[in-house]
Amino acid sequence: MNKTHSEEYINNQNQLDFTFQNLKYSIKSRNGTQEIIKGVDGIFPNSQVSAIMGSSGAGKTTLLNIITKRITKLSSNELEGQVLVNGQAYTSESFSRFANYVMQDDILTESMTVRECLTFAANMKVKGGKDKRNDLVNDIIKQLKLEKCQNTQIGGQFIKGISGGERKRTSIGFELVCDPQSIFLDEPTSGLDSFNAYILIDMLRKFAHEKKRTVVFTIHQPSSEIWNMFDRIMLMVNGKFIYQGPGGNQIQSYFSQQGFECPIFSNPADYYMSLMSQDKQINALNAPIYFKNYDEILKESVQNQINLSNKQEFILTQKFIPVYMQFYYIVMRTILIQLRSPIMFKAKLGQVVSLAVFLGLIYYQLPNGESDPYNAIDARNKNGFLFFLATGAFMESMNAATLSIPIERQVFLREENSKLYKIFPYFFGKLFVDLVADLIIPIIFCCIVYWMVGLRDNLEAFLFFNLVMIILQFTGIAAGYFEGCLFKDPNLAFGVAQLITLPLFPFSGFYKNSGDLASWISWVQYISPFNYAYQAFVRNEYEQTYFIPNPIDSENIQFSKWEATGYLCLMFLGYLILAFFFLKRSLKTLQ
Ligand SMILES: Nc1ncnc2c1ncn2[C@@H]1O[C@H](COP(=O)(O)OP(=O)(O)OP(=O)(O)O)[C@@H](O)[C@H]1O
Repeated sequence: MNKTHSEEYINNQNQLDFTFQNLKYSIKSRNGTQEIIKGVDGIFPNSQVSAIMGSSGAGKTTLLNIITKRITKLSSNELEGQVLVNGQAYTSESFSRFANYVMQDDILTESMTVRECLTFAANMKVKGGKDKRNDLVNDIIKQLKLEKCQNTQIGGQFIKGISGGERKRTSIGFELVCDPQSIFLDEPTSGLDSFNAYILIDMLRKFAHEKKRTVVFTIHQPSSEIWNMFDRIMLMVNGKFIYQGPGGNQIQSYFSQQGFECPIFSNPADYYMSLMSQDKQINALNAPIYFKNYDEILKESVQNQINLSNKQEFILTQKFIPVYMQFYYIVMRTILIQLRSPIMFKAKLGQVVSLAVFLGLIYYQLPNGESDPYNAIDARNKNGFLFFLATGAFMESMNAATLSIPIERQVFLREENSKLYKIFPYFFGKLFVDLVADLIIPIIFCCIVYWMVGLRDNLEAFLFFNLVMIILQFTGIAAGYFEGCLFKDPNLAFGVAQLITLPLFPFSGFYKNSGDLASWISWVQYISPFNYAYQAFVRNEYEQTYFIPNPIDSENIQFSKWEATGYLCLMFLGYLILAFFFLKRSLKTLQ
């Protein structure tokens, strides 16, 4: 086979027909079972644009969600029937390898530009060189008329970004850029003006016709120009079809034969929508007629089309890139997001430097006991400073990290649902950037504060102090991840983080001597990161000291400095394992 022939063979082999038979879906609640899809059959043929229309609440989105595997069988619902592609059953995992789904909500990373968003999607799903991916991105930008805003950030609550229509088109481009074999879209024209809606549907039509792709979408109020572009129309009322077949004259003659003549010069879409509207009483009376006619006239021909549909085996064209590449692209994107958030980075740096100078001035050159070894106040002041560090450093990094996961949650869920990447590279890619970004901050802090306060004048002690600060900040980040993965609402996650952490303060050994804790509660000190950090700091500072008694004894420090640091590392790992577990558990199917 020469190249052209083999390409043609692959194309023919990859023409996908989606069929569904006797599809029923209902939701169980305390008030009983609500039937939403009522035993429908249908086909979305390849190389065609299929438009699903119907009154509000008819079940259009639900039908799409079932076909795209966003709805699965649960204890709270009943799902029956058969959904096949080229005669074969598929899972949500395999669906993402031959089809993409553009949901109604445009969930995109706010601080990325349009081009960066599309490139990210292409990097994640398109195999081949950078040039090929660049070409695909350029092509999509051109087709979706996004040239003007390609370098503008998406924007959101805090950043002024692209318009609603551009956002919608970017969302569609995000799924189209990997050139899927089929694409499903829930109301792709919502938020677009009539010109841009026309351009978009025209592009989807060319995509279906020229590339032999299956295109399916729900749509509300198409103009007559758009209406004329549909190859196949499916009209839904109350979870059942009242029409399914070609557009143009055929749909018009079908309804006019039943006495529902579309007036000349009116938009057929508006007319048929008016026939389906649930607000009109007459429609409720007509509905049984629609259903009866559908069963008598169209049901059999739909069944025949299903029987004759393409049953050829197909190639899964979209491949997952290796996990290490997923990790790489997640890391690059997270770096980009962090660099675009000056408040997060520069403010943090400014805050750390000013806090270090402030503390340095408050605790300036604390005595080391050489001139007055029995001065308990001097030792107490130093311990107070060490305790402040143990708690402050942990809380500061935990608070920032707690917010970061819930803020990104929707984007993560959308991309995970599209199987753009796996949870493992997402979690560790993001963590890696947060850890590296936080590496420099404690070092700057230590360099200022250590010498200003006048802690032990010894290089090894200084380096160990830095090490504990870094591990402490890392543990704070891991704790923040844990709390952020536990709750989807950032405010709730933040509130609960304080609630869980503050009670651990008294168990650090500073506020109350650990030897004095009542036996029923003393175990809490072993789950307090402040306890381990404080013990490591105190050991490090008073290994060589003039103070009598040595604060290591008076503060009841049980562990060696390396043991305390080791336990802190274990806490870091423990928080991470919990965070990963809860993030995995929080995965849900977006509908
Ligand atoms: N999880 C759910 N729990 C309860 N009711 C649901 C659920 N999902 C869908 N429904 C109900 O099922 C019906 C169909 O919903 P669906 O979103 O599919 O309608 P639609 O035709 O897409 O409507 P619209 O055009 O307004 O988006 C609606 O009455 C909706 O309230």
